[in-house]
Amino acid sequence: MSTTQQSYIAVEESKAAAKPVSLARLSDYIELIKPRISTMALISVALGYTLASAHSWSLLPLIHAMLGIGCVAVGCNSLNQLLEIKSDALMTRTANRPLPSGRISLSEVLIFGITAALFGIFYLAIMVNLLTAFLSMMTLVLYVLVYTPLKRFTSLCTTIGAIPGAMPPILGWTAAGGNLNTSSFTIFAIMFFWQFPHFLAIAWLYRHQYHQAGLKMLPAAEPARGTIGWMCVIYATLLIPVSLLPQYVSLAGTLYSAVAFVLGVGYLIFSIRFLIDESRKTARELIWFSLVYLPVMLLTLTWDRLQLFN
Ligand code: HEM
Ligand SMILES: CC(C)=CCC/C(C)=C/CC/C(C)=C/COP(=O)(O)OP(=O)(O)O
Repeated sequence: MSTTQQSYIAVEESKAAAKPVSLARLSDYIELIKPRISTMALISVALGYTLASAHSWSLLPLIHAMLGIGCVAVGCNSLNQLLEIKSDALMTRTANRPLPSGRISLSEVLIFGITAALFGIFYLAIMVNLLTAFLSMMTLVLYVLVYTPLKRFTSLCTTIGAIPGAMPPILGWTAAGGNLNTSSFTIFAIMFFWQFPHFLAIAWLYRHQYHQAGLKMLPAAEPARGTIGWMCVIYATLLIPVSLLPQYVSLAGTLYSAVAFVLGVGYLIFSIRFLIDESRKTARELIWFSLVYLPVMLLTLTWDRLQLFN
């Protein structure tokens, strides 16, 4: 373990030691479920639900959907961390997670993750609908059983990972009774393309840690300068026309298209900056913009959809 890793872990351990036991345990469980990604996923679920039910929106079915999908997401993230104990222990970014640092046991996480996932799937089947339960199960399978193990073998894992990653708004959509049609496919496609610059910039930023942990998130351990930048530029460019599709399938109007276009150009500019000046600063800025893009795009899409109905 490097000196940086050791000092990082020492700081985190002293922070943890300062907390009462029950609070420390709660915060370990919160860390286990990747709270920020899960929150963004649940926001996407709620917006997908609202998009499909603009004319007949009601709160209780949404709460059932969020509860069931939330439990599956908790299962996904816990089981993902369970499968990655060894590689997480080798990366500064993840070494202090509750499993590699030994604060929660393997068997505890196994039982917690499987229970949460199964409960979520059955809850969705009973309280929401079978399609949402089935798609949530497929999301879990792709994320935990396909993407996670593939990270050790090929950088194609990220293309596979982008499938479960694009599912949250679709799960919300089907939970509201929406069919798998061109509208839901359009939202899936936007989420799918959005992820490439997001995770490529992250994978580039942490490339040495990933390499040290034996994870193949990039096509090469040290890609030739500009390779990842070019990939970001290509996907950000493709995202622009894809993000304009909702108006063509009558899912949204011109307000959405205008905002999506501006966001798309912004994402492309941040990608070009990363291509021209490949640095930690420009990578971080691209990641930051990706996290602005997603909620703003989905909120505007939903808002515009609601306007079409009123
Ligand atoms: C293949 C797909 C994806 C990969 C490989 C990926 C990977 C990551 C990683 C490694 C981080 C941590 C960055 C850091 O520590 O600096 C991160 C951050 C984040 N990701 Fe993604 N992500 C993907 C898809 C998604 C999706 C679909 C969402 C939303 C639904 C999302 C939302 C977020 C958020 C909100 C953060 C910032 C919060 C945090 O650092 O925990 N990501 N992503
Ligand atoms: C049912 C449901 C809504 C599930 C959640 C779907 C979802 C938002 C998946 C995220 C996609 C993804 C590949 C994240 C990175 O994981 P990683 O393992 O590469 O990240 P890490 O290195 O931080 O562990």
